[in-house]
Amino acid sequence: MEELKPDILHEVIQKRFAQANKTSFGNALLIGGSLQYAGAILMAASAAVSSGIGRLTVATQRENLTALRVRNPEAMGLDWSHHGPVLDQVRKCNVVLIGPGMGESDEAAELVRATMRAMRPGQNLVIDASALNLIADHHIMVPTDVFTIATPHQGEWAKLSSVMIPYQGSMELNDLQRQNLNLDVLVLKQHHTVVLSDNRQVQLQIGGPYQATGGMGDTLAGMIAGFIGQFAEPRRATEAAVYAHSAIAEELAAHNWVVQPSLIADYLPNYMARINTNL
Ligand SMILES: NC(=O)C1=CN([C@@H]2O[C@H](COP(=O)(O)OP(=O)(O)OC[C@H]3O[C@@H](n4cnc5c(N)ncnc54)[C@H](O)[C@@H]3O)[C@@H](O)[C@H]2O)[C@@H](O)CC1
Ligand SMILES: Nc1ncnc2c1ncn2[C@@H]1O[C@H](COP(=O)(O)OP(=O)(O)O)[C@@H](O)[C@H]1O
Ligand SMILES: [Mg+2]
Repeated sequence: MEELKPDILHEVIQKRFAQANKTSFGNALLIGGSLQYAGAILMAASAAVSSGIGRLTVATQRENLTALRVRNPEAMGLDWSHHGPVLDQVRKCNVVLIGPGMGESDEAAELVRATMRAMRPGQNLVIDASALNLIADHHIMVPTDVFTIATPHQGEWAKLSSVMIPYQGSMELNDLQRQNLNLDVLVLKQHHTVVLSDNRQVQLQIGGPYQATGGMGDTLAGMIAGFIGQFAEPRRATEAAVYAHSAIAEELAAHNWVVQPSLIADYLPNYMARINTNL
């Protein structure tokens, strides 16, 4: 399979134009974070802010909003139990990330279903973690007219696609199920993650076990949303986020036994400035 190379960063991360304002760099909505898994959506939010998204709103369980404001005052917050304002925001933004730490309650399933229904052509949808399991368990249809990116680990992909882990080495099988599930891009996370889309299959050759820690995927999901929100072409933006996430982890691993996912978000603006500059 073709290797995902660092060229992708130079292609995607483009210098900002001088007259730009926050509306020039996307409007993202992240949905997730039950009481038990609040950290997942907070890590995704940090990653999206650090990536440079123009505007960010987080819809989460009410109790998590104070923590969100402390960790990322840049983000706006919504109580996810009020579907009206959340779905209004779904319609306004150009990228939605749903799933990190969402949990698998019936209320969470209902919000996934309502979000899918509210989305319109031209918008982008990143589906991660609990939302993938909810789609599988509740037979929720992924919209066909929205650009969708799914980011399962191997366990989540086995459940969603019925391609069991020993068979996931077959890209033919994975890609067939990607298409059957209406996914435009599949980011199948593992050691040497693969990214599958129409007529293109690439594999990451960097990264390592210093990334095997809770929250690493939540951070990647926030970066993907942040990159898609602000850079052209969602497929290339996804690939660039996948590359940058592990490249930063590899740099940090030179001096850290384990790479804390939050540290990747903190390091991201510095890393991006070394790819391109806004000066
Ligand atoms: N600080 C937080 O709030 C965190 C919240 N998280 C969230 O917690 C929710 C549940 O995550 P859990 O980690 O409990 O369970 P998961 O739903 O991620 O599933 C874990 C199970 O999947 C199987 N599996 C197979 N291949 C795997 C692979 N390559 N990587 C991981 N698991 C594999 C294993 O049997 C494992 O028991 C998710 O919504 C997730 O986003 C986690 O991201 C960890 C950190
Ligand atoms: N041994 C490893 N080598 C390279 N990358 C890894 C390794 N272990 C985990 N990762 C990466 O860490 C992330 C884990 O994602 P995920 O399982 O969704 O974590 P979480 O849900 O806890 O945030 C993925 O990007 C995966 O590729
Ligand atoms: Mg995950």
